[in-house]
Amino acid sequence: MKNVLVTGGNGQLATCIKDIDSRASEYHFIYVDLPDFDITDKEIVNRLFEANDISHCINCAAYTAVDKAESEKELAYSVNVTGAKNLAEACDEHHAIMIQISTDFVFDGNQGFSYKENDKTNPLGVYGATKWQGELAVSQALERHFVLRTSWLYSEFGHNFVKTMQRLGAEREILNVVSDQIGTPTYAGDLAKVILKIVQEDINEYGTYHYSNEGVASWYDFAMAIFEIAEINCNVLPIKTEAYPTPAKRPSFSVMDKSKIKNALQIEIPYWRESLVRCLTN
Ligand SMILES: NC(=O)C1=CN([C@@H]2O[C@H](COP(=O)(O)OP(=O)(O)OC[C@H]3O[C@@H](n4cnc5c(N)ncnc54)[C@H](O)[C@@H]3O)[C@@H](O)[C@H]2O)C=CC1
Repeated sequence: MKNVLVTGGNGQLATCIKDIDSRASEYHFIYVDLPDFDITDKEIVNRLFEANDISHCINCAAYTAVDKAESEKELAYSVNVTGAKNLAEACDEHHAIMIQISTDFVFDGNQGFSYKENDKTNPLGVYGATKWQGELAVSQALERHFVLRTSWLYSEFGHNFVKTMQRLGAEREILNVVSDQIGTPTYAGDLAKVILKIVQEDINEYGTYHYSNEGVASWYDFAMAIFEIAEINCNVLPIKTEAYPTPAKRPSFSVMDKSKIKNALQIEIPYWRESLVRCLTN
């Protein structure tokens, strides 16, 4: 039996993995999270690796509050960089493979066409910058690693845009939603399946990969689709980013090219709207 460590075990993505981990019954999944297991504490990390024979570490733990990160730079750095580095070093020492989850926010959004894995990064905010430094820390500490960059994650679990829209849509008659930030929503359940596939099939083409659902949308398109599919009667009005100022700047176009992961894993990726229907009608 191989042990798979999942950090950030109570978060959205980890919960999606938990929801389907019985499909990989030859593995034993160990879920850890704050307050008992803090990835920034190197001693705690090392102790867990010494006590368990870990074959894979899926790092779903992260400081994910994009706007708050602007005023909590040190905390964001310690979780997204130091924490990721601690796990990568422990993986290296104990011959484990690490799957680090990262974000489209490593890009500035100015390219104007979909981003490939080797395209120039230039994060606009603290969150994106720390996630990028986290990627570097992992790749420098250990060879056998995957960095999976994803975008606009949502699911039945945790906090996400779909849940926020469902709540606000039920409370309000009109909702203003930004229409000039373009990306791709990603159902965390789809990403969880891909992560399990990497573990189960012992994929050894290490490196950085992009994974989101297929297609392109603005937050406005995404909100419209949520209301239509969930049959929520709320008028959505498109607004520009400058009408909704936030502490962190976000990329205006962060669609990612997924050819590399499709070829490496021989997978087809569902179109974002199909996955949204699956999530909302589950
Ligand atoms: N949510 C989104 O829209 C996107 C998320 N991502 C990335 O996907 C990954 C998973 O995100 P979600 O599951 O949505 O996040 P989440 O915020 O639901 O879960 C993060 C988890 O990390 C844990 N955590 C925070 N600090 C910790 C620490 N010091 N030690 C141990 N655990 C700690 C939290 O308790 C929480 O359970 C993250 O790496 C995130 O950066 C990437 C793109 C978009």
